[in-house]
Amino acid sequence: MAGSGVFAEIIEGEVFKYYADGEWKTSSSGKSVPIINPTTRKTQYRVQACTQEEVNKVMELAKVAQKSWAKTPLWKRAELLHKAAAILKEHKHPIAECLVKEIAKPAKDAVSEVVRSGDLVSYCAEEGVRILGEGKFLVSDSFPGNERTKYCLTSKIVPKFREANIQRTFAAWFLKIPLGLVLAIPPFNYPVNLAVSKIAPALIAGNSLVLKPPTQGAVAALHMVYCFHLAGFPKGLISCVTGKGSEIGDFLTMHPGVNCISFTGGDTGIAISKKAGMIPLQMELGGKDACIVLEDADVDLAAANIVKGGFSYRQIFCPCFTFFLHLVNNLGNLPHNGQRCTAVKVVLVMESVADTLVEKVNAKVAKLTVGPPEDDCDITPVVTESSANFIEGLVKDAKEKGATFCQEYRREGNLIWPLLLDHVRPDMRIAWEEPFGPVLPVIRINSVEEGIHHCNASNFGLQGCVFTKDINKAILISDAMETGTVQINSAPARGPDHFPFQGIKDSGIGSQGITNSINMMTKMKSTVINLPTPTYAMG
Ligand SMILES: NC(=O)C1=CN([C@@H]2O[C@H](COP(=O)(O)OP(=O)(O)OC[C@H]3O[C@@H](n4cnc5c(N)ncnc54)[C@H](OP(=O)(O)O)[C@@H]3O)[C@@H](O)[C@H]2O)C=CC1
Ligand SMILES: O=C(O)[C@H](O)COP(=O)(O)O
Repeated sequence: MAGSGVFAEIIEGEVFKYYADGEWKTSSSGKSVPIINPTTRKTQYRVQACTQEEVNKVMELAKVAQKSWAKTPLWKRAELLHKAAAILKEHKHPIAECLVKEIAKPAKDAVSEVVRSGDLVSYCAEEGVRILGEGKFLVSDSFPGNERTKYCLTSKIVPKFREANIQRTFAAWFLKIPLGLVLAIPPFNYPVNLAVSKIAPALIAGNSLVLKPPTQGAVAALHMVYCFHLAGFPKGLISCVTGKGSEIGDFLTMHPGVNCISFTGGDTGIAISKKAGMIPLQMELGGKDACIVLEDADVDLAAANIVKGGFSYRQIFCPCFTFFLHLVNNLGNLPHNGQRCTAVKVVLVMESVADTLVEKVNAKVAKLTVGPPEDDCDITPVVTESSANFIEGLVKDAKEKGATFCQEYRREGNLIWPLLLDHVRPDMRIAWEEPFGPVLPVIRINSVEEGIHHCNASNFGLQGCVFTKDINKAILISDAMETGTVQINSAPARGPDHFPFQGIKDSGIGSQGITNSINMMTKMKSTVINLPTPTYAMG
């Protein structure tokens, strides 16, 4: 049960505490925020509604803690991250239980999210040690008009040497410097994984970190933070403040103490980017990932990936094929219901193969299980009633405008049965808006150009995919699609977590992925050695 056993310290009465100065605290606001179980639609948990004063205090402490952390050897930072990763994995079940209750993530996928997060933290520790320990050496005479009178050393951070004397020898060249305080705001659909994907790179690079978890998912995130607490990170270095984004969000994102914002979510990110000051922003926002299916595609493969990418994939393939897909994509888990920014959100299929594709997709949709996350169903309730209402609005609009319903539209509470809409036209909202739910539109196209045009006319540009046996065509289409990533013959996906992950247009700023996040959370600083006379080796 959440907040019990080793986690007992993080709850008082019925309300989960927030984390500041290495301690678990009750807010002086006296207020709490309810977390509604999407399945029962009843209050499952409560978290503190932190005040602005509490945020100020957390920022102040984070500033102090960061100064000493920046002086902590890289190997030691990595060691603590490895420890946190191990603790996180050890407690995967209680954390997964929170994910089931808060966001209705199917039980197995919830466990996978926690394990994947532990792996991400460990990989980040390894990668940090590798990339932050290396540097570059420039000489001045490679640029016109200069003699060799200057050496420029640019490296990333403390070299990976345990011996104190070696650290001191290199002390002058700690040049890829931390930014300071990183504010991390993840979304509800991966409250643990998309939190650690910000926490781990921030910490390995020498920053302090303040986490504002999504309200739905906050309790899972607090449990995850407790694992970092158990690992023994210095007080104040990591904090977790809870409360509704609509209430404390602006205060956090516009706080003068923040040196970098790493945000994943919807259009809120666009608003934040307009309000934030002159600080680096990492924004991973919405997507309308298109799946283009050409005439020569392996239609079975395309159909399998459309169902996997748009809804879910479990229980619909033979185990070997499912395992194979797992290996190919190296994905630990795929959440349900199309509640992924990387879900297939529109299928653009050549008319000549459309009937076959739709038939195959429908056959697989019919096999999806629908029900509570505790039963590990493929399709579980969407996160909130307002999300379900929004999805229903898109469905009604498509109905009024004449889309073909491949299944009957069915909804009970927040549970929406998977629905494929065929013959969708560009005047329908579903052609452009992301439902973030188990409803998938199919647009029939007569040329590749038409598909590319639809993809590029979107305000989003996260990922896309193309199914064809012709690799040359695939590459041309990939180049023409205005998205951060294109998958050839597979559904869109963020993972594996060390791959670069980025959106263009309204889908984001900057790039995620372990290496990119570490680099993004540091800043270059050069030290130039000025020599009294030009010097050339062997000259
Ligand atoms: N590109 C990507 O990697 C991903 C993108 N997404 C996108 O996220 C959306 C769904 O996730 P969802 O959680 O609903 O997204 P939201 O944008 O609603 O919320 C994301 C986070 O922002 C917080 N927040 C809300 N208001 C503010 C504010 N004014 N200032 C600062 N923070 C605020 C939320 O807190 P609270 O919960 O308290 O409101 C939550 O932690 C979809 O559009 C989806 O495409 C999702 C996952 C990955
Ligand atoms: O939150 C999301 O939707 C993700 O960033 C997508 O991750 P995935 O493709 O690994 O599920």
